[in-house]
Amino acid sequence: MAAAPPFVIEGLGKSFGSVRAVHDLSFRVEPGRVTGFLGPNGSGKTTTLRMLLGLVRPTEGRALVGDRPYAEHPVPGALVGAALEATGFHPGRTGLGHLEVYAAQVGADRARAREVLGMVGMSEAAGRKVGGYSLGMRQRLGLATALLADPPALVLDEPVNGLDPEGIVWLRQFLRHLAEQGRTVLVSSHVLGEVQHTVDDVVIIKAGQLVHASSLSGLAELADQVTRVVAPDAEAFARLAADRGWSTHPVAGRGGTPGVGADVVGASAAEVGAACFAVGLELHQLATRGTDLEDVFFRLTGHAADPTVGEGAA
Ligand SMILES: Nc1ncnc2c1ncn2[C@@H]1O[C@H](COP(=O)(O)OP(=O)(O)OP(=O)(O)O)[C@@H](O)[C@H]1O
Repeated sequence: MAAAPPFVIEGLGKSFGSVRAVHDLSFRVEPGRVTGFLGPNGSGKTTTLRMLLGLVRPTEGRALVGDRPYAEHPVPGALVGAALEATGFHPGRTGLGHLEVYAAQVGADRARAREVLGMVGMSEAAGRKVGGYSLGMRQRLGLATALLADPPALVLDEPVNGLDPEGIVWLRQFLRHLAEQGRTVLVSSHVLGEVQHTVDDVVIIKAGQLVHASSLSGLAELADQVTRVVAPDAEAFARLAADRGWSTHPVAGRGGTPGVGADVVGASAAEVGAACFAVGLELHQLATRGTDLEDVFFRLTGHAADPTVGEGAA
């Protein structure tokens, strides 16, 4: 494998007529790490990735793979493996047939096509037509295609889309392994919760502009502590929370859970427990939920939280 290049985005911008999809965007993606490229739908992620891969010409700034734009590398396809959308497959080809066609384009052989199919756990579907694949299977095939040339850098647009929970865990471990091998791994998503356990670094954009770039732990520093409480006397707890100036979010009780739950933002379990004890308030649950990264993401991007994401309780 060749040395892994960083991705360097410098003052990048793209307008489509009057639509400014990306503007004055700068960030770096380092080798040996998985970087999440995050932003709500329509925030400019795909446009940025397409500029990085030389598929869209920037109207401002530049996107570099190492020291130069993608297209100026001698064999760019061998340097950066890309999976942009899981729809561009010929439905009549088999998974293996598809990979063999692309293997030829990046100088890989047929044995490598079988090998990458095995790497993404798809050996058994090798002879089936892609038209009959599920979205998750097409995602895996896209990843296998990106890996054909054993590239030191990878760009994956929304790779979690369509994966089942088992597939998400598998992808997490697979991307971690690729980064541990020293590769540069850039993964886009519109939901932080989808990639929160996968990424080392985050780059967050909104309306085509950077709103945050740091390690995941740097993002966690912006998050408030959250403590979950279930109190049978919800009114008394609400009075206490108001007295203490706590900000709370109601949480619907799970089947069989007595009382009414609330997430207290910005107070530790010890503080909440002591305050309840002091006023003789009975609690049925008191737990540290940790920091709520999804909440930080929504604060940064200004988008309403999706209640189905990152929330175990219904
Ligand atoms: N070819 C194009 N012509 C006109 N407008 C475009 C084109 N491509 C993208 N846009 C616009 O640019 C903006 C950014 O789109 P982009 O697809 O890059 O966002 P995204 O963050 O990838 O969104 P999603 O998460 O929904 O895929 C949107 O307003 C989109 O409508």
